[in-house]
Amino acid sequence: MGEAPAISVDHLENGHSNGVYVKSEPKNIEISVEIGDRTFVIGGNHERNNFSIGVQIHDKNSNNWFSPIVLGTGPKPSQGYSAFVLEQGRILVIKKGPPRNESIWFLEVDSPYVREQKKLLGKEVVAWSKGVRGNAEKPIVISGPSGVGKGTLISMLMKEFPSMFGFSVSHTTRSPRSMERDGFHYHFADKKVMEKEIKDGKFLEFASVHGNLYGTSIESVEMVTDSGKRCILDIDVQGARSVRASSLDAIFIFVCPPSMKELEDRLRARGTETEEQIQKRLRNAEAEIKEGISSGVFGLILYNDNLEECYKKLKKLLGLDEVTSVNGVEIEEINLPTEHTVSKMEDKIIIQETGKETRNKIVLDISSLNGGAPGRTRGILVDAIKF
Ligand SMILES: Nc1ncnc2c1ncn2[C@@H]1O[C@H](COP(=O)(O)OP(=O)(O)OP(=O)(O)O)[C@@H](O)[C@H]1O
Ligand SMILES: Nc1nc2c(ncn2[C@@H]2O[C@H](COP(=O)(O)O)[C@@H](O)[C@H]2O)c(=O)[nH]1
Repeated sequence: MGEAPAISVDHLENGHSNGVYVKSEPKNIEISVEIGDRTFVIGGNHERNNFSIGVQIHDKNSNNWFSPIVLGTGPKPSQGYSAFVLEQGRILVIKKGPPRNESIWFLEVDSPYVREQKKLLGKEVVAWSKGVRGNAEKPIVISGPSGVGKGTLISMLMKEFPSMFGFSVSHTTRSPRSMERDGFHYHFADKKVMEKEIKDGKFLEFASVHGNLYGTSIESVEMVTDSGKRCILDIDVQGARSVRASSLDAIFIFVCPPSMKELEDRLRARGTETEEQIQKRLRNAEAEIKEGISSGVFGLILYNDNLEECYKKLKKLLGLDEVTSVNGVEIEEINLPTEHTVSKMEDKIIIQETGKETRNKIVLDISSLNGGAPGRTRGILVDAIKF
């Protein structure tokens, strides 16, 4: 990573130190960051809602203020923020105060993702991602035609390795089946509500599948990865294509049936769809299999003929054939000091505690950042230096 562009953090009111600006009224705390001809005001009176702080942009050339579309979930209003401009159109925002594991955020103002969204939406866009320490293992995307056995294979994996894998619970507008529980098998959603959430940037991917809307919310994936587990997504081929184009660095597995006849038998034996729905799913299966095999989206193809054999192969692909049990590993909490100054030295952000008889420092190594909005920016390495 090279040098960061010039940064200017305005000190709009009282109190500043080395790039940190804090207003006295907790409700009005904001930080202002200049990049080129633009000033980004983060937080303050422009709070988006109680769940995530707002962003305003001032354009110096036109002397206009405007509110961009803010994608993703950002930090909650806090006692103050520090900011640093990084490469690739990202602002590192450090939130003061608790909770400690939600201190590091990235506001993308000109990243490849934001540029793509600007083009798509025809409006000014910024996007939040949460900073996460270290790198969890890559999520696993499993696709394949309806009835091929994806859910069965995933259940077997989760049963054998409960502390290692977590399932990303999708949203869908289809009706629940008799045995399905809301929040466990799916988040059963109202179409209008789901469409609004998609528009608000809360989904990693979505697609119309067999006549209903399905989608993976960023929160569903992050709930799994934040718990230290490897995330499994059971999504259709269109969704897999979108994930491939997103910032989520995943592995992609496509499951094929031994024959169309066997697929039909399995769908019928499951007994969860009407005859009309079975016919629709079988028609779609032909195109899905073609695309699954030839699109280049999937790096791994599995044939699910004999279930036990297929499960063994899946475990082998995931490097699990020898593993019998795995314990989840807790990541130690980051203890960022509330009163601090921030400076940058090459690929290191140095957070220096102030206000006490202490010179404790936290060093964030950002040389291996990956991922990004919408979702999480990973690869932050943290070192605490105590004096
Ligand atoms: N190898 C197999 N041989 C025989 N039956 C199987 C095999 N794998 C799965 N099945 C059965 O096929 C049916 C469909 O499996 P499953 O529900 O896991 O499919 P799916 O791919 O998750 O479908 P959908 O995409 O509709 O959710 C189930 O009744 C399951 O028990
Ligand atoms: N693009 C997405 N596809 C999804 C998601 N969740 C499930 N699916 C796929 O839908 C079909 C049908 O599922 P069913 O439960 O109605 O049988 C299946 O192929 C799933 O893989 C999602 O979030 N996004």
